Amino acid sequence: MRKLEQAPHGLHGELAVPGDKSISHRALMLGAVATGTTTIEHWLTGEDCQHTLQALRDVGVPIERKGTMVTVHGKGDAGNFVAPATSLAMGNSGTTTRLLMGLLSGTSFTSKLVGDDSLERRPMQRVTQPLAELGVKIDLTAAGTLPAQVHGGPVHGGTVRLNVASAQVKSAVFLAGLNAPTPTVVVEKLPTRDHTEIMLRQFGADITTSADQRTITLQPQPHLTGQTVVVPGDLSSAAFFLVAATIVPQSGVKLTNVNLNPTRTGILRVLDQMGADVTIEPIPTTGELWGNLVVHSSQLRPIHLTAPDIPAVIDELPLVALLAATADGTSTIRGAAELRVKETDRIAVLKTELEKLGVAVTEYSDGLAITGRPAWDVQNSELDSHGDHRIGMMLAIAALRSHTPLTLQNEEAVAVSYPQFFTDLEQLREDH
Ligand SMILES: O=C(O)C1=C[C@@H](OP(=O)(O)O)[C@@H](O)[C@H](O)C1
Ligand SMILES: C=C(OP(=O)(O)O)C(=O)O
Repeated sequence: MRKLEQAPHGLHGELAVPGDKSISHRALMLGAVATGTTTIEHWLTGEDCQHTLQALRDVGVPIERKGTMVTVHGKGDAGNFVAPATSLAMGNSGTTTRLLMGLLSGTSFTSKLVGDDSLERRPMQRVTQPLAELGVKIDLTAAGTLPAQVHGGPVHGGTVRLNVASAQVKSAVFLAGLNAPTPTVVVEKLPTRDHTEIMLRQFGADITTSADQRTITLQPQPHLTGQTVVVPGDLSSAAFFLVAATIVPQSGVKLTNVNLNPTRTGILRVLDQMGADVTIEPIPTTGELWGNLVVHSSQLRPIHLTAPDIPAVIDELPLVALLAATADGTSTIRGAAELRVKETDRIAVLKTELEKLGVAVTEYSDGLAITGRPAWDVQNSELDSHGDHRIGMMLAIAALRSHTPLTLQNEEAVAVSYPQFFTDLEQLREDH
């Protein structure tokens, strides 16, 4: 259990958050199937990315790591991976699992994928079904969950229509399609994060996106060449401090070198619509967009989000709920049933934890209504991450503006995506 700190004088100072989780996973995987060496700078050392790194080592990919600097000696093709001696451990990471199902389909052996209790409850048919359309054979439990057996073998191209808005599923299809002799086309329900497409292009693939962003076409058998990937700061991690500085009076914080891919910046649009004070300083780059973000505290108005808004803010919805809990009125988040199949059922957990703060929450099958109040009326000071990194960090941010001391159970979950979260928070709390 951890005692959560308040911030009576606000948060202050400048911070470079750790590398982006989605990009860190993808750099390892593309590096593994490219020809030559890939160097990854500012790689995220969080537990989820460590699981991707270890799984690739387990199938024979030589990878060296010194802190946040990683070198991948590419095997040129998944067909050159070697059968692992044991099961591949996915830990808590949905991204590792689903993307590797695509990548490992190009091998010449069967891999067994296992996860922790949370991951072994999460749905996997959403990826095995589209992959089956390309000829990939994957066995799951009767419940459609891990453990999985991924049978490597021939893959063919084709057009796959996804009925869930998921970048993980889209990416799995393209990673499988790398080995197909004909084009692989994905038609998305709604546009989702496009880090895989951007990085495939950097490594030399011919992959194009239609004007409406929903149809993406990968030309067959690209020759991928090892690259230097400099990972930008993770906006999903920066978001904790954007929200903290917004809701804790007297704050002023600058977050540097953050990824600003428009498929990820829903939280910036939410903050803007709620009346937050965030200034974006773009940094000239090619490929992924980068920038600095400067934020000062403000009083907020409510927001209403519906299905098309969700993919670009999916991992920040716990933070949107917290913003709503301080806003002047009732906010609604709908079309977000995906939240129920993340590390926890984030809809149920947000209701439980926000009600402890005395905030009125209505639960829907696909979202929440939250009525904010300027000062909370704490009913139960013992908060709990429920083993979910993003819930734990959101609650630590909530505590900064609480007038009642709060504690957090299962705080170690933050290491999944942000191992130094509490140290970075402490730096901004003390820096005044
Ligand atoms: O592709 C990715 O890197 C991710 C996609 C999202 O999941 P879904 O694809 O399941 O929406 C997101 O929630 C996850 O944290 C990372
Ligand atoms: C949902 C998340 O990740 P994953 O699906 O990779 O476990 C997350 O980081 O919030």
